[in-house]
Amino acid sequence: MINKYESARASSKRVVEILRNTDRLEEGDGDAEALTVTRGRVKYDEVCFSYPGAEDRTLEDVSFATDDGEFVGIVGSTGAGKSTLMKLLFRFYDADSGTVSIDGTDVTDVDAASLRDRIGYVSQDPFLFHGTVRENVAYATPSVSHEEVVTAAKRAGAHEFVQQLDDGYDTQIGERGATLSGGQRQRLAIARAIVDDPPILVFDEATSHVDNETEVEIQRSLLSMSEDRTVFAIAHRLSTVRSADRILVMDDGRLVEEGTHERLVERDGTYAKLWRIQTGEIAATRMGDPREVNR
Ligand SMILES: Nc1ncnc2c1ncn2[C@@H]1O[C@H](COP(=O)(O)OP(=O)(O)OP(=O)(O)O)[C@@H](O)[C@H]1O
Repeated sequence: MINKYESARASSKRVVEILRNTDRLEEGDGDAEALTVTRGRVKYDEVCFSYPGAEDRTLEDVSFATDDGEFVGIVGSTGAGKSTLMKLLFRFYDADSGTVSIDGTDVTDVDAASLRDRIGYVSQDPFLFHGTVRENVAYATPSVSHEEVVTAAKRAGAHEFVQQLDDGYDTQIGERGATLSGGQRQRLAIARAIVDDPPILVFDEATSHVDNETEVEIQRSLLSMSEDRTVFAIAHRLSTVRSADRILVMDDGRLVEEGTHERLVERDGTYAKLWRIQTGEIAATRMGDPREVNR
């Protein structure tokens, strides 16, 4: 009973935090306009942020600006602030100081619902429910046609394996997608996130092990996604963002380096060190470079 009480207490604290947070962010939203994304340029300007009640800063003076429709990788050790950085883009929280803007519009000036509507999100552990593949891809946008579901699945690299399932898009995938592998679940989640063609996509890579083939498939689908939208990929495996236009390297809440893979390796700083560690660890299983696979 004591254990249950402790666990319920922790859960209720989190629920209350979310409820309070929603109240806070909806204030001032009354006349807020819907977000219009034209070029998908995202800018963080001297952003500082601490979680409510926390003593330490989680983000410290973060500034960067992306160009039209870039593929942006976000890397760094665990707890560096990668996910928090993206939470501010969705306005799950607002910055304590500094601004986050999309195409020049401060995100705090737009309606939070429209923001989440225009930014697709793929979480580390995407939620799939007991239903068909089609229902799972279309569930946030039930009005989409079968063709749109298939197009999204193709772009997400899911179409091939879906076709091989017994009933294709009508296959029941079990509770939480139990009949699928982790990589297949993530690709279906990517399809779901892009089915209504959001101009910005945030992808949070699964930390659990995925096999090499799946890893390369996900890299390829991210590259394909970024052809006509801005993609942010929070990566735990650096190979996932090796081809990114820009890699943001976070360390202890700060943006410590920024550049392409080649530039960052040349620079021989934090990223180069992480890269050496990972390639050393993964050398035996060969790192996948999606550009080579695409050739
Ligand atoms: N809701 C929260 N309330 C308080 N602190 C939090 C909350 N979420 C995250 N943190 C803290 O903020 C810091 C940054 O966390 P964040 O999840 O952004 O890191 P991350 O780089 O994404 O890590 P990971 O690679 O493990 O996902 C950590 O110290 C974490 O404990």
